[in-house]
Amino acid sequence: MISLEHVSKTFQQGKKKVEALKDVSIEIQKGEIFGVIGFSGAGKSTLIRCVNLLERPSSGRVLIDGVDILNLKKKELQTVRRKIGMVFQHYNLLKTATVYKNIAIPLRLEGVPAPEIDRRVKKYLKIVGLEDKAKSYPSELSGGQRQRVAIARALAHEPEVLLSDEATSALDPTTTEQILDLLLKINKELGITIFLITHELDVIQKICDRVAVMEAGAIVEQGRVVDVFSKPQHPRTRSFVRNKAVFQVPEHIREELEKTGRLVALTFLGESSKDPFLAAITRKFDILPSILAGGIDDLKDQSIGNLLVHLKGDPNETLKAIAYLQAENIIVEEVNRL
Ligand SMILES: Nc1ncnc2c1ncn2[C@@H]1O[C@H](COP(=O)(O)OP(=O)(O)OP(=O)(O)O)[C@@H](O)[C@H]1O
Repeated sequence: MISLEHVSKTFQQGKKKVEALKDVSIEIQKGEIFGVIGFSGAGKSTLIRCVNLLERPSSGRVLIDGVDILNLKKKELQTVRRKIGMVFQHYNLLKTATVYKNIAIPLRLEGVPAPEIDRRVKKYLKIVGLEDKAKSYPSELSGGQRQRVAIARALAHEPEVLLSDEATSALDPTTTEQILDLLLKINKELGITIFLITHELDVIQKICDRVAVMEAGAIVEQGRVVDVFSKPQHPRTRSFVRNKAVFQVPEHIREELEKTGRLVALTFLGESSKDPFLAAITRKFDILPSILAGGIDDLKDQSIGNLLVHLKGDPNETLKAIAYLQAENIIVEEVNRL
Protein backbone atom coordinates (compact mmCIF):
# COMPACT_ATOMS: atom_id res chain seq x y z
CA MET A 1 0.00 0.00 0.00
CA ILE A 2 2.88 2.39 0.88
CA SER A 3 6.36 1.75 -0.50
CA LEU A 4 9.39 3.86 0.14
CA GLU A 5 12.08 2.87 -2.33
CA HIS A 6 15.68 3.95 -1.78
CA VAL A 7 14.61 7.19 -0.17
CA SER A 8 17.35 9.63 0.86
CA LYS A 9 17.01 13.09 2.30
CA THR A 10 19.80 15.59 2.83
CA PHE A 11 19.35 18.82 4.78
CA GLN A 12 21.65 21.78 4.59
CA GLN A 13 22.46 23.06 8.10
CA GLY A 14 24.54 26.19 7.45
CA LYS A 15 27.62 24.90 5.67
CA LYS A 16 27.03 21.37 6.88
CA LYS A 17 25.11 18.68 5.03
CA VAL A 18 23.00 16.34 7.19
CA GLU A 19 21.97 13.03 5.70
CA ALA A 20 18.71 12.52 7.57
CA LEU A 21 17.71 9.50 5.45
CA LYS A 22 20.10 7.17 3.69
CA ASP A 23 18.69 4.81 1.09
CA VAL A 24 15.64 3.79 3.12
CA SER A 25 13.32 1.15 1.68
CA ILE A 26 10.23 -0.07 3.48
CA GLU A 27 6.87 -1.45 2.44
CA ILE A 28 3.75 -1.05 4.55
CA GLN A 29 1.01 -3.52 3.77
CA LYS A 30 -2.69 -2.76 3.82
CA GLY A 31 -4.27 -3.43 7.22
CA GLU A 32 -1.08 -3.75 9.23
CA ILE A 33 0.46 -1.66 11.99
CA PHE A 34 4.04 -0.90 11.04
CA GLY A 35 6.36 0.82 13.51
CA VAL A 36 9.74 2.49 13.14
CA ILE A 37 11.84 2.72 16.28
CA GLY A 38 15.02 4.69 16.81
CA PHE A 39 16.70 7.15 19.13
CA SER A 40 16.32 10.90 18.80
CA GLY A 41 17.91 12.16 15.58
CA ALA A 42 17.74 8.76 13.84
CA GLY A 43 15.59 10.24 11.08
CA LYS A 44 12.14 8.93 12.05
CA SER A 45 10.23 12.21 11.72
CA THR A 46 11.82 12.93 8.36
CA LEU A 47 10.86 9.43 7.22
CA ILE A 48 7.19 9.63 8.21
CA ARG A 49 6.92 13.14 6.73
CA CYS A 50 8.13 11.77 3.39
CA VAL A 51 5.03 9.54 3.21
CA ASN A 52 2.66 12.48 2.72
CA LEU A 53 5.35 14.75 1.26
CA LEU A 54 5.40 17.19 4.16
CA GLU A 55 9.06 16.56 3.38
CA ARG A 56 10.20 15.85 -0.18
CA PRO A 57 12.91 13.18 -0.48
CA SER A 58 16.17 14.25 -2.15
CA SER A 59 16.06 10.97 -4.09
CA GLY A 60 14.08 7.73 -4.21
CA ARG A 61 10.41 6.94 -4.78
CA VAL A 62 7.30 7.13 -2.59
CA LEU A 63 4.55 4.86 -3.91
CA ILE A 64 0.99 4.95 -2.59
CA ASP A 65 -1.10 2.11 -4.05
CA GLY A 66 1.52 1.79 -6.80
CA VAL A 67 1.51 5.50 -7.76
CA ASP A 68 4.74 7.47 -7.35
CA ILE A 69 3.42 10.57 -5.59
CA LEU A 70 6.58 12.55 -6.30
CA ASN A 71 5.41 12.84 -9.91
CA LEU A 72 1.86 13.99 -9.15
CA LYS A 73 0.44 17.43 -9.89
CA LYS A 74 -0.87 19.51 -6.97
CA LYS A 75 -4.53 18.47 -7.41
CA GLU A 76 -3.70 14.77 -7.77
CA LEU A 77 -1.47 14.94 -4.72
CA GLN A 78 -4.31 16.46 -2.70
CA THR A 79 -6.52 13.50 -3.62
CA VAL A 80 -3.86 11.03 -2.50
CA ARG A 81 -3.24 12.97 0.70
CA ARG A 82 -6.91 12.56 1.63
CA LYS A 83 -6.22 8.87 2.04
CA ILE A 84 -3.64 9.68 4.72
CA GLY A 85 -4.39 11.08 8.18
CA MET A 86 -1.74 12.15 10.65
CA VAL A 87 -1.43 12.61 14.42
CA PHE A 88 1.44 14.35 16.20
CA GLN A 89 3.15 14.25 19.58
CA HIS A 90 1.81 17.68 20.59
CA TYR A 91 -1.70 17.22 19.15
CA ASN A 92 -1.66 20.48 17.06
CA LEU A 93 -5.19 21.51 18.11
CA LEU A 94 -6.62 25.00 17.70
CA LYS A 95 -6.66 26.43 21.22
CA THR A 96 -9.42 28.95 20.49
CA ALA A 97 -11.84 26.40 19.00
CA THR A 98 -14.03 23.84 20.75
CA VAL A 99 -13.41 20.12 20.29
CA TYR A 100 -16.32 20.03 17.83
CA LYS A 101 -14.86 22.86 15.75
CA ASN A 102 -11.35 21.41 15.82
CA ILE A 103 -12.75 18.44 13.94
CA ALA A 104 -15.29 20.34 11.84
CA ILE A 105 -13.13 23.22 10.52
CA PRO A 106 -10.73 21.14 8.38
CA LEU A 107 -13.73 19.27 6.95
CA ARG A 108 -15.40 22.56 6.05
CA LEU A 109 -12.18 23.73 4.36
CA GLU A 110 -12.27 20.54 2.34
CA GLY A 111 -15.80 21.33 1.16
CA VAL A 112 -17.65 18.59 3.05
CA PRO A 113 -21.39 19.50 3.33
CA ALA A 114 -22.60 20.65 6.78
CA PRO A 115 -24.89 17.69 7.61
CA GLU A 116 -22.08 15.28 6.71
CA ILE A 117 -19.65 17.25 8.89
CA ASP A 118 -22.04 16.96 11.82
CA ARG A 119 -22.48 13.23 11.24
CA ARG A 120 -18.73 12.63 11.07
CA VAL A 121 -17.82 14.78 14.09
CA LYS A 122 -20.35 12.90 16.23
CA LYS A 123 -19.36 9.51 14.86
CA TYR A 124 -15.63 9.93 15.45
CA LEU A 125 -15.99 11.62 18.83
CA LYS A 126 -17.95 8.53 19.85
CA ILE A 127 -15.26 6.19 18.51
CA VAL A 128 -12.56 7.97 20.54
CA GLY A 129 -14.83 8.05 23.61
CA LEU A 130 -15.33 11.82 23.87
CA GLU A 131 -19.00 12.36 22.89
CA ASP A 132 -19.49 14.46 26.01
CA LYS A 133 -16.59 16.84 25.29
CA ALA A 134 -17.79 18.41 22.02
CA LYS A 135 -18.22 21.81 23.63
CA SER A 136 -14.98 21.78 25.64
CA TYR A 137 -11.86 23.70 24.69
CA PRO A 138 -8.49 21.91 24.41
CA SER A 139 -7.25 23.69 27.57
CA GLU A 140 -10.00 21.91 29.52
CA LEU A 141 -8.80 18.47 28.47
CA SER A 142 -6.05 16.13 29.67
CA GLY A 143 -3.16 15.22 27.33
CA GLY A 144 -4.77 11.86 26.55
CA GLN A 145 -8.11 13.50 25.75
CA ARG A 146 -6.38 16.04 23.48
CA GLN A 147 -4.71 13.22 21.60
CA ARG A 148 -8.12 11.55 21.22
CA VAL A 149 -9.47 14.74 19.67
CA ALA A 150 -6.50 14.83 17.30
CA ILE A 151 -7.18 11.20 16.36
CA ALA A 152 -10.90 11.95 15.80
CA ARG A 153 -9.91 14.92 13.61
CA ALA A 154 -7.68 12.68 11.50
CA LEU A 155 -10.33 9.93 11.27
CA ALA A 156 -13.06 12.40 10.25
CA HIS A 157 -11.38 12.63 6.82
CA GLU A 158 -11.99 8.88 6.57
CA PRO A 159 -8.41 8.03 5.62
CA GLU A 160 -7.09 4.61 4.62
CA VAL A 161 -3.82 5.19 6.46
CA LEU A 162 -3.03 6.88 9.75
CA LEU A 163 0.47 8.24 10.32
CA SER A 164 1.41 8.59 13.97
CA ASP A 165 4.41 10.78 14.79
CA GLU A 166 5.27 9.90 18.42
CA ALA A 167 1.55 10.13 19.37
CA THR A 168 2.12 8.78 22.88
CA SER A 169 5.50 10.32 23.71
CA ALA A 170 4.09 13.17 25.79
CA LEU A 171 1.75 10.90 27.77
CA ASP A 172 2.13 8.99 31.05
CA PRO A 173 2.26 5.17 30.91
CA THR A 174 -1.43 4.58 31.73
CA THR A 175 -2.66 7.13 29.19
CA THR A 176 -0.19 5.72 26.65
CA GLU A 177 -1.80 2.28 27.12
CA GLN A 178 -5.25 3.75 26.51
CA ILE A 179 -4.19 5.56 23.34
CA LEU A 180 -2.47 2.40 22.08
CA ASP A 181 -5.69 0.46 22.73
CA LEU A 182 -7.54 3.08 20.71
CA LEU A 183 -5.07 2.74 17.81
CA LEU A 184 -5.55 -1.05 17.91
CA LYS A 185 -9.33 -0.59 17.81
CA ILE A 186 -9.08 1.82 14.86
CA ASN A 187 -6.88 -0.65 13.00
CA LYS A 188 -9.15 -3.61 13.72
CA GLU A 189 -12.62 -2.13 13.49
CA LEU A 190 -12.14 0.54 10.81
CA GLY A 191 -9.50 -1.42 8.88
CA ILE A 192 -7.13 1.56 8.85
CA THR A 193 -3.47 0.85 8.15
CA ILE A 194 -1.20 2.50 10.72
CA PHE A 195 2.37 3.66 10.20
CA LEU A 196 3.93 4.98 13.38
CA ILE A 197 7.28 6.21 14.61
CA THR A 198 8.37 5.99 18.22
CA HIS A 199 11.38 5.82 20.50
CA GLU A 200 9.45 3.61 22.94
CA LEU A 201 9.83 -0.13 22.68
CA ASP A 202 6.53 -0.68 24.52
CA VAL A 203 4.64 0.89 21.62
CA ILE A 204 6.19 -1.53 19.13
CA GLN A 205 5.70 -4.45 21.50
CA LYS A 206 2.05 -3.79 22.21
CA ILE A 207 0.50 -2.92 18.84
CA CYS A 208 2.85 -3.41 15.88
CA ASP A 209 2.83 -6.31 13.43
CA ARG A 210 6.14 -5.35 11.84
CA VAL A 211 8.97 -3.08 12.84
CA ALA A 212 11.96 -1.32 11.32
CA VAL A 213 14.87 -0.18 13.47
CA MET A 214 16.52 3.10 12.44
CA GLU A 215 19.97 4.39 13.24
CA ALA A 216 21.71 7.44 11.78
CA GLY A 217 19.28 7.75 8.87
CA ALA A 218 19.36 4.09 7.83
CA ILE A 219 17.16 1.07 8.50
CA VAL A 220 19.44 -1.44 10.22
CA GLU A 221 16.90 -4.21 10.63
CA GLN A 222 13.26 -4.88 9.83
CA GLY A 223 10.81 -7.73 10.08
CA ARG A 224 7.91 -9.21 12.03
CA VAL A 225 7.94 -7.95 15.60
CA VAL A 226 8.07 -11.49 16.96
CA ASP A 227 11.15 -12.33 14.85
CA VAL A 228 12.98 -9.11 15.66
CA PHE A 229 12.26 -9.57 19.38
CA SER A 230 13.29 -13.20 19.53
CA LYS A 231 16.29 -13.04 17.19
CA PRO A 232 17.57 -9.46 17.03
CA GLN A 233 20.52 -9.27 14.63
CA HIS A 234 21.87 -5.74 14.75
CA PRO A 235 23.56 -4.37 17.92
CA ARG A 236 21.13 -1.41 17.95
CA THR A 237 18.16 -3.79 17.84
CA ARG A 238 19.70 -5.88 20.58
CA SER A 239 20.11 -2.83 22.75
CA PHE A 240 16.40 -2.10 22.34
CA VAL A 241 14.94 -5.54 22.86
CA ARG A 242 17.25 -7.42 25.19
CA ASN A 243 15.94 -7.90 28.66
CA LYS A 244 18.76 -6.49 30.81
CA ALA A 245 18.18 -8.81 33.77
CA VAL A 246 18.71 -11.82 31.55
CA PHE A 247 21.35 -10.72 29.10
CA GLN A 248 23.74 -8.67 31.17
CA VAL A 249 25.51 -10.39 34.00
CA PRO A 250 28.12 -8.77 36.25
CA GLU A 251 31.58 -10.02 35.31
CA HIS A 252 32.47 -11.48 38.73
CA ILE A 253 29.26 -13.53 38.88
CA ARG A 254 29.81 -14.85 35.37
CA GLU A 255 33.40 -15.87 36.15
CA GLU A 256 32.32 -17.67 39.31
CA LEU A 257 29.52 -19.59 37.63
CA GLU A 258 31.60 -20.57 34.61
CA LYS A 259 33.97 -22.50 36.87
CA THR A 260 31.30 -25.16 37.25
CA GLY A 261 29.26 -24.95 34.05
CA ARG A 262 27.85 -22.72 31.33
CA LEU A 263 25.77 -19.63 31.55
CA VAL A 264 23.17 -19.42 28.79
CA ALA A 265 20.28 -17.16 27.90
CA LEU A 266 17.22 -19.03 26.63
CA THR A 267 14.58 -17.36 24.50
CA PHE A 268 11.34 -19.13 23.75
CA LEU A 269 8.03 -18.32 22.08
CA GLY A 270 4.49 -19.01 23.33
CA GLU A 271 4.19 -22.73 22.53
CA SER A 272 7.58 -23.85 23.88
CA SER A 273 6.90 -22.12 27.19
CA LYS A 274 4.25 -24.73 27.96
CA ASP A 275 6.82 -27.57 27.93
CA PRO A 276 8.82 -28.24 31.07
CA PHE A 277 12.09 -28.16 29.11
CA LEU A 278 14.38 -27.57 32.08
CA ALA A 279 12.92 -30.60 33.89
CA ALA A 280 13.42 -32.57 30.65
CA ILE A 281 17.14 -31.79 30.35
CA THR A 282 17.67 -32.62 34.02
CA ARG A 283 16.16 -36.05 33.45
CA LYS A 284 17.83 -36.75 30.09
CA PHE A 285 21.36 -35.48 30.82
CA ASP A 286 23.72 -35.37 33.76
CA ILE A 287 23.36 -31.65 34.45
CA LEU A 288 21.74 -29.39 37.02
CA PRO A 289 20.13 -26.24 35.60
CA SER A 290 19.42 -23.31 37.88
CA ILE A 291 17.42 -20.25 36.91
CA LEU A 292 19.13 -16.96 37.74
CA ALA A 293 16.76 -14.48 36.13
CA GLY A 294 13.83 -14.40 33.77
CA GLY A 295 11.00 -12.44 32.24
CA ILE A 296 8.16 -12.52 29.73
CA ASP A 297 7.49 -9.93 27.04
CA ASP A 298 3.92 -9.75 25.80
CA LEU A 299 3.75 -8.92 22.10
CA LYS A 300 0.61 -8.12 20.11
CA ASP A 301 -0.12 -11.73 19.19
CA GLN A 302 2.14 -13.82 21.39
CA SER A 303 4.60 -13.86 24.26
CA ILE A 304 8.36 -14.27 24.37
CA GLY A 305 10.08 -15.69 27.44
CA ASN A 306 13.71 -15.11 28.44
CA LEU A 307 15.61 -17.09 31.05
CA LEU A 308 19.14 -16.82 32.34
CA VAL A 309 20.18 -20.34 33.26
CA HIS A 310 23.33 -21.84 34.71
CA LEU A 311 23.90 -25.35 33.39
CA LYS A 312 26.09 -27.05 35.95
CA GLY A 313 27.85 -30.22 34.87
CA ASP A 314 30.23 -31.94 32.51
CA PRO A 315 30.89 -29.93 29.26
CA ASN A 316 29.81 -32.84 27.03
CA GLU A 317 26.52 -33.29 28.84
CA THR A 318 25.96 -29.52 28.67
CA LEU A 319 26.48 -29.55 24.91
CA LYS A 320 23.96 -32.35 24.54
CA ALA A 321 21.45 -30.45 26.68
CA ILE A 322 21.91 -27.34 24.55
CA ALA A 323 21.38 -29.34 21.36
CA TYR A 324 18.20 -30.78 22.88
CA LEU A 325 16.91 -27.31 23.75
CA GLN A 326 17.66 -26.05 20.24
CA ALA A 327 15.79 -28.99 18.76
CA GLU A 328 12.82 -27.89 20.90
CA ASN A 329 12.96 -24.48 19.13
CA ILE A 330 14.49 -22.68 22.06
CA ILE A 331 17.08 -20.05 21.18
CA VAL A 332 20.23 -20.61 23.22
CA GLU A 333 22.85 -17.88 23.49
CA GLU A 334 26.05 -17.48 25.42
CA VAL A 335 25.61 -14.58 27.79
CA ASN A 336 29.24 -13.51 27.74
CA ARG A 337 29.15 -12.82 24.03
CA LEU A 338 26.31 -10.31 24.28
N1 LIG B 1 14.29 20.92 8.48
C1 LIG B 1 15.51 20.49 8.81
N2 LIG B 1 16.60 21.21 8.50
C2 LIG B 1 17.84 20.78 8.80
N3 LIG B 1 18.09 19.59 9.42
C3 LIG B 1 17.04 18.83 9.77
C4 LIG B 1 15.69 19.23 9.48
N4 LIG B 1 14.85 18.27 9.94
C5 LIG B 1 15.63 17.31 10.49
N5 LIG B 1 16.93 17.63 10.38
C6 LIG B 1 18.08 16.81 10.84
O1 LIG B 1 17.90 15.50 10.35
C7 LIG B 1 18.27 14.51 11.33
C8 LIG B 1 17.11 13.59 11.60
O2 LIG B 1 16.08 14.32 12.27
P1 LIG B 1 14.64 13.71 12.58
O3 LIG B 1 13.84 14.78 13.27
O4 LIG B 1 14.08 13.10 11.37
O5 LIG B 1 15.02 12.55 13.64
P2 LIG B 1 14.08 11.80 14.67
O6 LIG B 1 14.53 10.39 14.72
O7 LIG B 1 12.65 12.04 14.33
O8 LIG B 1 14.43 12.52 16.03
P3 LIG B 1 13.47 13.22 17.09
O9 LIG B 1 12.69 12.11 17.72
O10 LIG B 1 14.42 13.90 18.03
O11 LIG B 1 12.62 14.17 16.28
C9 LIG B 1 18.74 15.30 12.54
O12 LIG B 1 20.15 15.40 12.49
C10 LIG B 1 18.11 16.67 12.35
O13 LIG B 1 18.90 17.68 12.95
